[in-house]
Amino acid sequence: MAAADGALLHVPEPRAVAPRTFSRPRPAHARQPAVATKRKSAAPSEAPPAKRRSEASPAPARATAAKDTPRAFKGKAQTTFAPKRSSAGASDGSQERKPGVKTSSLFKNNPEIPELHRPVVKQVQEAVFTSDAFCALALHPHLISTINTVLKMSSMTSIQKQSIPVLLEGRDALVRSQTGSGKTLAYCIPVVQSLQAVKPKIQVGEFRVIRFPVNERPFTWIVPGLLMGGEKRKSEKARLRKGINILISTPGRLVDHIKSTKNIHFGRIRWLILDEADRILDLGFEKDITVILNAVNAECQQRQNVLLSATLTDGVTRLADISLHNPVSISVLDGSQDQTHPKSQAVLGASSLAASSEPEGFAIPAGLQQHVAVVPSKLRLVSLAAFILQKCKFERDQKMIVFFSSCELVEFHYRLFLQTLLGSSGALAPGRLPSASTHMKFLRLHGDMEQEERTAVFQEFSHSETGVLLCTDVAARGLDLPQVTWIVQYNAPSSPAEYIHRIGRTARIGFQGSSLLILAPSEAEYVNSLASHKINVSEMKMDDILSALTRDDWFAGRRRGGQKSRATGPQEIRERATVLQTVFEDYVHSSERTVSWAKKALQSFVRAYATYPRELKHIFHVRLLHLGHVAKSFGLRDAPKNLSALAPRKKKAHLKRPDPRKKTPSKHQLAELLRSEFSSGMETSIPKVKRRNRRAGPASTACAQRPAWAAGEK
Ligand SMILES: Nc1ncnc2c1ncn2[C@@H]1O[C@H](COP(=O)(O)OP(=O)(O)OP(=O)(O)O)[C@@H](O)[C@H]1O
Repeated sequence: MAAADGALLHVPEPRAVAPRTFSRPRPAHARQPAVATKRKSAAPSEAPPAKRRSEASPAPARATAAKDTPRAFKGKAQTTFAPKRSSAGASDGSQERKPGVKTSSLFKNNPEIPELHRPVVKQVQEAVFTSDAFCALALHPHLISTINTVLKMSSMTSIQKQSIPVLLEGRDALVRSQTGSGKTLAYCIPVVQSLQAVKPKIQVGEFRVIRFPVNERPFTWIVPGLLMGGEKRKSEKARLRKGINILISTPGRLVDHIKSTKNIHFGRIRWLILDEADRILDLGFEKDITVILNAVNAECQQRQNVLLSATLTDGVTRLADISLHNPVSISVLDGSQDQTHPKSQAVLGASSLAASSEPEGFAIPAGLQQHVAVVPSKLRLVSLAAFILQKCKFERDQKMIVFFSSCELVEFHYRLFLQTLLGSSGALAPGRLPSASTHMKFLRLHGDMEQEERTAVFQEFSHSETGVLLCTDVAARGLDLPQVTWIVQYNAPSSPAEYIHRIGRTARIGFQGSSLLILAPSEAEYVNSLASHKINVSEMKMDDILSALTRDDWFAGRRRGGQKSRATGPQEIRERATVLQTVFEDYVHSSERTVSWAKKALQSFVRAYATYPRELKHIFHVRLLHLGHVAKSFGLRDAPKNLSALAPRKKKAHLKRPDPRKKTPSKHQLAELLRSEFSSGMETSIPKVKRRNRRAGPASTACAQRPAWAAGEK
């Protein structure tokens, strides 16, 4: 077989270090000057008061009485009232509650919501468009007319204007520009231009590659191809054998073919493109990239190499060192292009250029409004639901993506919302909220889904004008989903770079968009971590989110005797939130199966929580969680006592404080699980992890398995 002309690899990024400058909440009489001291006395702000501690949380609580005062409704005792009974999944006998009995103490014993003393930072911004037309470039007229008439694009974006001429000159490049700024065409146009110019014309079957997003292709001899798992290796091999000119592949799948497809050859490769380059390191693809580079280098030295990402990190610059030859660093930020680095200086050149392209922070699309809401754990689920109802039911034309930290969390919330907010069939189902029946569509996307299903969901959400997509970080990078108006991060990302990629699914290519990050009180310090990367978020109050529930009287609480509550203001909001929480709890407790789902989702949440990187552990640590409160956000009335027993393949270590000097096995395993979302699809990730661990012995860590270049060893 002949050579591949390009490979697009989707990868992860290393995590950023977050400095701590956050002011924690404190009683007015006890202001404390030093952050560290403050934190000590205040943390964990999610911990319960002493009297409730033993019933729910395995972690020792350290909260003071002052911390337990609810912020939003303080000073008012909660009125007992009867939430309207939902018939969503009839409650089992043991859970039956009498009318008039308070069913959920959502607003009691919550930690105080801290004031956010976030530093206001000047965000890094880039101009998306230029006034220069594509026809100003020396491109084949058919290519220009396809761009203009089929893709309906006339002027170049800034990154295209800078990159295309450099790539047409034949140079290697490290390309960085903000999310949704048109990086894909920045390399696709030069690739097509160079392939169409090959003389004599390349024959079908001569090279190998993927599909370009046009229907009326002018250069029919350029045949693209895709390798990404989810398909039988045999049919992929057959496709490769027939010949493709542009190969788009995930790293894992390509490595699999390198190892198993004997007659795969790279001798005629002209381009090697690593898109989303900064994803390689976190998802553990560095070994795969090393295998690919070795395989390609062994057969082909003369080719163009391009690395692209919205966020450049140290790992990427090291990757640039080994994969780029005398590269040009292209960044919209400074507009500079340094073309003066000889090969001998490539390491220094690439690193210093990358660093200078991102001197102070990540670039944020100008049309993006970012928000943060600090919500106590017990109120997270109702707050998320209220926000979704507000945007996607009560307002028009909103399209939302909600990010969760695991596949199980996505599945749980998807089913819960389908059954309670929508009714699973989409028709009027008993127990769903009548208010929410129309104009709402829920979809979900995560790595445990079959590739075919993922593609179908992607297509459906792409073509929808409205809807809510619940997903993991599998959708955080590279996906170009049009007209998304809101990004919600229900679980905080593991790094500022991941934050940038998630919010980058909206406000693309000059459009407007908004994002909301939901944090627990104990996590509020995360806004400082974001600020240190020049990311500005403005606060959205939880009360304002919950006030959406006043827009529909279905949520109105009822007094004893069935009379509608006449509460107003904060009390009304509180009662309505309790009604909604009761709907969720009734559904979750409607059968053993649903209780088990909720428990598994909670367990998955805790497991994912234990995998935040070391530099964020002071903010996101399992010890800071109050499991009883967190359980409420899964519709569970109490914290499961046997949480660890639900996790046969995990050890209790996940609930223990990890040794800060060691990488925890859970982190490694999570990396492998995430990695599986991008892997060849031919192996199951968990046995693979086990096999690797066995081989590597007890000292094995993700770090230990890294090649020297990835770990920073030169
Ligand atoms: N010159 C242009 N004029 C109008 N639209 C464009 C232009 N170039 C690209 N686009 C469109 O902009 C959108 C975003 O482009 P693309 O996905 O390449 O961005 P990106 O920079 O790779 O984003 P990310 O970093 O998030 O992967 C796409 O829908 C693409 O079709």
